[in-house]
Amino acid sequence: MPLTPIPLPDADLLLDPEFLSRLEAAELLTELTATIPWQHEAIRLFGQEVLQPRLTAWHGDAGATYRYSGLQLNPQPWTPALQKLRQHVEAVTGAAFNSVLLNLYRTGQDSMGWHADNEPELGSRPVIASVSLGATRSFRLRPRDPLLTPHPPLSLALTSGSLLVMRGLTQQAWLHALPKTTRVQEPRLNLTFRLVITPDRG
Ligand SMILES: O=C(O)CCC(=O)C(=O)O
Ligand SMILES: [Fe+2]
Repeated sequence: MPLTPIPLPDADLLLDPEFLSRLEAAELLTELTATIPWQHEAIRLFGQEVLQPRLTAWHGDAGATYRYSGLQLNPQPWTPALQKLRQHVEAVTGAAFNSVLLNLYRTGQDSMGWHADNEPELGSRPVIASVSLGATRSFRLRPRDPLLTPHPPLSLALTSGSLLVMRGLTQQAWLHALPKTTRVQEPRLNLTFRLVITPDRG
């Protein structure tokens, strides 16, 4: 199936629910769950160190560094499975990516809070390609400023093998989240391909 636009003001969203077949998605979920060196990172929340409600990993080109808590961190190298998926995602989106953030939501109790992917390293109008594997979860979107972007919040059911592309003004005008749910016990793995722009230090 092709990528199909989801019409929304001040956003540019495209969805292909069948980017991967059910079988390809299930096999990739098994492989990545077993082979990725998953981290359980702490974050500071209201002055307290707490563990993130999910497991994460960051892979990419050696130069695609990102800043985190004052540190400049190098991504883990591409694995063959991630490299192959990157090429597939680049072919259907026509965009280039040099890194991928992986999130493993072990059960419906794992989640991600409201945010935009608006780190300076991503530039002002990043293209972010999000592949989902495993359990279907609700991906929520809401305008950052409902006066500037008068539209109700919405929910997209991201199924196994789906590809969601966010580009244009999406990260400027909208926030997104993956809320907890008691209805899901199975894991979901999400990969967001990104292009990190590293400043020239000549
Ligand atoms: O799991 C998802 O679908 C969203 C992940 C996300 O927003 C992120 O990694 O920035
Ligand atoms: Fe995000």
